[in-house]
Amino acid sequence: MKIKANKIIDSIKVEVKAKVNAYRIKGINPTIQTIIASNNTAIKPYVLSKIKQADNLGITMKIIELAANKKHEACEALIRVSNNDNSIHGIIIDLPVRADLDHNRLLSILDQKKDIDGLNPLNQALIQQGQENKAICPAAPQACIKLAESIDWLSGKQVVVIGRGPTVGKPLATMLINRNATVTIVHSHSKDLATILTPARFIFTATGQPGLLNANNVTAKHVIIDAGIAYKNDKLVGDFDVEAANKVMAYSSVPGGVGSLTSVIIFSNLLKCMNMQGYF
Ligand SMILES: NC(=O)C1=CN([C@@H]2O[C@H](COP(=O)(O)OP(=O)(O)OC[C@H]3O[C@@H](n4cnc5c(N)ncnc54)[C@H](OP(=O)(O)O)[C@@H]3O)[C@@H](O)[C@H]2O)C=CC1
Ligand SMILES: Nc1nc(=O)c2c([nH]1)NC[C@@H]1CN(c3ccc(C(=O)N[C@@H](CCC(=O)O)C(=O)O)cc3)C=[N+]21
Repeated sequence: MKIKANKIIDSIKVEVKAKVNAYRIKGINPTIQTIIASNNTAIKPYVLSKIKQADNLGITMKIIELAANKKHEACEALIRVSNNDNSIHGIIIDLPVRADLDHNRLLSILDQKKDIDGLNPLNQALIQQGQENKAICPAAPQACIKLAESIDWLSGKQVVVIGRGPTVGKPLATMLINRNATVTIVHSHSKDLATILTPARFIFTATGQPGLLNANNVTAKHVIIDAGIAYKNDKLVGDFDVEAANKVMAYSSVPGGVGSLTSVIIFSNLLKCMNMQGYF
């Protein structure tokens, strides 16, 4: 069974649209600054999707790209300008950034109150402490959790997270612990994936390795939440080989799953950030 993201997306959009309209009536124009300093192909569908959704929701999306010849300091300067610009309410740095830039340093100088993807160390620490209500939580892990919870509750369940990257795997694992799941984290050094996966109810995967999950390592008891993004023969694909779709209990598709939900959750995060900045 393919997990449906549409209803969840639509209900978030209705809520966001109403709040954005209320701000616009007051003369406040909710605005996001996207900073691109990357040459990774996974950025493209995200940028396109955010532009389309922002337009649909009445949110202004500004995009600035760090020129190829500019160095780390220039990227920091872009962030500081947006931090200090009162007409910008949310900032997102699309990851991964270029290999010569220090992404941890860039995320750490983001104004926490404008950190709409919740990747600043202060937001991460609040999540680590189990204080998600005080934090902005990263959009993609939130999307993964919403899709999983549309199938079954997480508390007490064995779950495996494949990938320990900064945007999905690592924050997601912590957010799953906060929901009382029993979490196993798998990465590129892990051995015997099939054996690790056997006892799991949910498998969350975020590696960008197409086919990593396939007919040889999934079972009829598994619910698969696929956040992976890659291109195979010019087609957008996740980590799960959909040829094995009939072997599992449920799976989220790529496209049409985690990504599509992520690109609306970022806007509900924007509204939470605006509240923190004193906009009501
Ligand atoms: N759908 C969405 O909304 C979003 C999708 N993404 C996508 O999710 C993926 C993960 O992004 P991000 O969190 O930034 O992580 P990274 O892309 O930085 O890291 C990938 C992770 O996958 C692990 N990995 C790679 N190969 C294997 C393997 N064969 N077996 C097990 N683990 C493996 C790596 O292990 P190690 O640490 O050992 O190197 C690493 O932890 C990417 O494809 C990205 O494009 C990201 C954000 C949102
Ligand atoms: N700080 C940061 N946060 C992220 O969440 C983040 C990031 N950086 N860098 C890039 C990856 C990738 N990512 C996607 C989000 C939505 C879609 C998406 O909307 N996909 C649609 C449409 C895809 C299409 O058909 O083009 C779908 O899956 O249905 C894709 C990819 C977020 N990422």
